[in-house]
Amino acid sequence: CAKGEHFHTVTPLLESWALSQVAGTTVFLKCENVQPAGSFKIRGIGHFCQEMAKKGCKHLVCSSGGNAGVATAYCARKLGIPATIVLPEGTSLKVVKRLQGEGAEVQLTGKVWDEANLRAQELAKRDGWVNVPPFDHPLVWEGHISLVRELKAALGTPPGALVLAVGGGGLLAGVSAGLAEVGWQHVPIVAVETQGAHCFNAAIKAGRLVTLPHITSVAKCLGAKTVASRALACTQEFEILSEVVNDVEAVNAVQRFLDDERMLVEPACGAALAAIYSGLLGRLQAEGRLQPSLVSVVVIVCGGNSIDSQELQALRAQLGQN
Ligand SMILES: COC[C@H](NCc1c(COP(=O)(O)O)cnc(C)c1O)C(=O)O
Repeated sequence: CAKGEHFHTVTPLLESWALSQVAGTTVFLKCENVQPAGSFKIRGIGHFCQEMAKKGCKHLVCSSGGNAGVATAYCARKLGIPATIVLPEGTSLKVVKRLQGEGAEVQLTGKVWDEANLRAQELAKRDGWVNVPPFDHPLVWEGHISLVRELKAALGTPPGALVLAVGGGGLLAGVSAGLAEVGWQHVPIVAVETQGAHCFNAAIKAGRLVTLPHITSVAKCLGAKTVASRALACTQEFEILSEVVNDVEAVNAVQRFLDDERMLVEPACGAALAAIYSGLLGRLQAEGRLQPSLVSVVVIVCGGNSIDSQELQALRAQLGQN
């Protein structure tokens, strides 16, 4: 793509009749699942990689639970720069094949993302190599701002609330920056994690960054053990409601979304959708933590590559949902 052009596409903002029925208000879906590279990551990672290429970077390396790695491999191919993706050992073969399909070298090491990240940082010491941070970098957050600019262009007036998933907090940091830029900083953000990958919620409860001992949620792509400090700082500047759903709610939301809207997304994305399907939004309204009547709700459908019909069935069986 031409220099200065971005790699992400402007995604649909779909009014969902089915989810609006469940929520009792108009629900808009920001469909980041149809982005090139399969998730919203392409926005922030694409911006970061383009900036690094402008500075003469020779080799991109990324340690990713999956989607930041796929985004990095995609950008590297478009930029004509070699890429090495370092993944935790349990990463799905489907993602490994996809990365190799994008032309990237894949290294599997460590049990979780944090360990793969140590290896990526080692490799990035080589001359001209740059480590692509999956969620904790200002350039990544800057790239994610494009999502909110598109919401402003599509809606004009602010939504009643915005729902998104939190892994390392990069999406939250970028969306917050976007809300400030378009003058929507008062719009409440419902920031959802799954139990067992709830590093943001733990940090808020502790009043400081907390490192989870291990990731026990099936939503591996939310599996950073410590949230970006910028995400915690956002709670001082924006109205952020940190909520935790369990794996059953997240996977149940994936299934219901597939049936309602005919799109298949990862459990990480199911966490955000569970805010609607599990009745969490209604509970927040009943508790007075959200307005009882919201003009509309935007759910960021973040997408994700590590899912197919077989994986969904396996997850449902594992969680006793069949
Ligand atoms: C360990 O993994 C972090 C990151 N996934 C993060 C992620 C998120 C959360 O975004 P974040 O809060 O990390 O910016 C939501 N939805 C999906 C589909 C994701 O893949 C990655 O791919 O490296």
